[in-house]
Amino acid sequence: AQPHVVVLATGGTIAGAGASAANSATYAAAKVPVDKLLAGLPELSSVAKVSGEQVFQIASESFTNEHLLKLGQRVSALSKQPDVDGIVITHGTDTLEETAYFLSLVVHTTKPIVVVGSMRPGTALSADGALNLYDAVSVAASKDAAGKGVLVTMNDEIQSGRDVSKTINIKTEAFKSQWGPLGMVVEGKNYWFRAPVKRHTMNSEFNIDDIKALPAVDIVYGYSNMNTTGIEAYGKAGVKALVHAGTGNGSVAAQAVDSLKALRAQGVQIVRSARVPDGFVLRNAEQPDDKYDWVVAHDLRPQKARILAMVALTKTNDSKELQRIFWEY
Ligand SMILES: NC(=O)C[C@H](N)C(=O)O
Repeated sequence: AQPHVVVLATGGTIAGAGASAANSATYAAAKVPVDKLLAGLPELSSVAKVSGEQVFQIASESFTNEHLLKLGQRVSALSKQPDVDGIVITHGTDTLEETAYFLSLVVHTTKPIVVVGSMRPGTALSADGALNLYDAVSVAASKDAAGKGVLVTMNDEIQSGRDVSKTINIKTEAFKSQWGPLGMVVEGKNYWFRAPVKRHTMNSEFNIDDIKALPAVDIVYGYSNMNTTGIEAYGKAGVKALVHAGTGNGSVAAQAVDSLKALRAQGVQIVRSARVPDGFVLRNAEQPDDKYDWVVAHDLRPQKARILAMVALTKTNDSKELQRIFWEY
């Protein structure tokens, strides 16, 4: 029998529509329902038995923690169904990397989960969504994609959901990881080159089935002449952790150091990340993290560090434990 793949649709440009075929950048996201998306791709029937579910119909910049939880619960429930072999999530590209990482941390399954989007709406010339979705379904239907964590298929590449980020907003070659893709998918066949070593899915200590809510974690951005109004406002608002998107190696302006130390003294966890696109933050380089009791984000970009901090805080508020989690996931 053919593998059964469920496509969970959440909106984004892959479900977008423009006024004319020339509108590659000017269009409305989250317009086309999942049934229509799937009906427009009859080629899928040779890859898998595909069923669609409309979970949300939103642009991904409007994803909230509630959306993450609801989507995670649905993915988890489907992954336990013996008649489901793989799951695809269609998603806007703006926060796709956050959702993919979240799912990789909290869904306990070895079944393939593939998150996919597009840079152009389906109505545009050279629309990229159809092939991206075809690739996603074929990866989700394949046995060799099992146990590799949550994957992202864009532009013929198979990326690790943990590592990948949107790196450009005007090209179809938008998703990159500094550590490289895991493989490529060409005409329905996967070609693998490496495998993730960080903990995910089956090997994660976190489980969506135990998570009822996510704590408030926000991000402040580092820049020259930085003021501390944002840090203080988040502190007053009762944030549980604050991610600092620092300059360079995660460096922190002198005035921001004082504000962040004050927040830590009130019990807020401080996660030191970097605003530069690549590289990673070393503990006690640039700032004395041991002395201040701060956590470093390793190679996670600020938006991914926020996801891991939220998930980790559902289990522990111990900064040493948080740091262990940031090294391992
Ligand atoms: N290319 C896209 O999907 C962008 C859109 N704003 C979204 O994330 O929903």
